[in-house]
Amino acid sequence: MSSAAVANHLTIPTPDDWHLHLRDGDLLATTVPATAAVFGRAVVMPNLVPPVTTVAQALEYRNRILAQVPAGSSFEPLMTLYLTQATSVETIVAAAAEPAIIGFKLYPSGATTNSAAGVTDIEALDEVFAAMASHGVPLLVHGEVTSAEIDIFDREKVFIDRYLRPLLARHPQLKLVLEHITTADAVEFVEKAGANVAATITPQHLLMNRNDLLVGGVRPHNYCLPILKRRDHQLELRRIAASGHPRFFLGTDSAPHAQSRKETACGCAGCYSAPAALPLYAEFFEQMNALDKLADFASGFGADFYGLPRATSSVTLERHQWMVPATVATAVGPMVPYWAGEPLQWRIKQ
Ligand SMILES: NC(=O)N[C@@H](CC(=O)O)C(=O)O
Ligand SMILES: [Zn+2]
Ligand SMILES: [Zn+2]
Repeated sequence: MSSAAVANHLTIPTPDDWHLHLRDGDLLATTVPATAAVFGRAVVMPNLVPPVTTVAQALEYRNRILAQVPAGSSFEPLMTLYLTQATSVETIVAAAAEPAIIGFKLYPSGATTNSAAGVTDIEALDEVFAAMASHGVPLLVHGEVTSAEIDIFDREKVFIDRYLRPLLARHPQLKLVLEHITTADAVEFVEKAGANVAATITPQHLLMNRNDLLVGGVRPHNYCLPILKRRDHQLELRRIAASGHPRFFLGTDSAPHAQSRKETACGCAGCYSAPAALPLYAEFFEQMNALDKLADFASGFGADFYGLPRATSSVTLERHQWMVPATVATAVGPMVPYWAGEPLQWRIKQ
């Protein structure tokens, strides 16, 4: 049924970004205000070089982030620690006692940007996962295998079957977020799992499929990992995100790389979506005729899953067409944001 009047304003509780890369150093002056302009909290990924592996490093990184939060903003970074083969049970216990730290991030070594220090033997970390489960510390997972013989488009599904199902069988209480899901297989896995398993979904995986990466020329700014999949998978992600399922929620995976590192013979993986993040999701929910589902996806389900309070402040979107800028100037050179030069139908009301 089409509604009689088309709403031009949409007010939702202040959203949170449950998967974000802010990087470090001078770039924080760009990335922190971009996210703090709209989001109340964000889960900050630890894949710096060197990675954030200790509580002390995470708290220092958090202070560098807080130093860039604009006056008047109450933006709160939720820090993660980078799981390595050397992570100890003591570090899990220390992180569990530190409220500024929300969980540990598992990168299979070699799977993505800055993952060289990641995990090479998941089973060998079983004591660490047991400690996480018993202390209620969430495990956030980049779910892709890295074996050379596995096709890049199959790497998420194979990771789920080869590692995630066994991991949850060994630790059924482990709180686990499968990050930036890209396949129908991941949707089904999370849907069938228990209340302790959830997933984040990025704007690019809702709005695009691999045609948007490869048809008519290679589009480096649509290249991220896990790579965009075929349309059937995109449609499953769209279905579940618009369905109001409480264990699928917003995580932009905004991942800035300098233009020169994207537009090159071996371009970096990652889409810098922060400058347009919430309008991008609004675009998707409107395409699905499900704008009424945006609030829970963006501002409710993630907080519920992590056991944090929902926001009491709000953000208003207004229907007003605008173009995502072609580039954003930063201290490390220009960046091309995701959806650059393309229109969006909703913008943040100032
Ligand atoms: N998603 C990406 O393509 N890149 C991310 C890493 C990650 O989240 O896998 C990055 O840090 O650039
Ligand atoms: Zn990742
Ligand atoms: Zn990421």
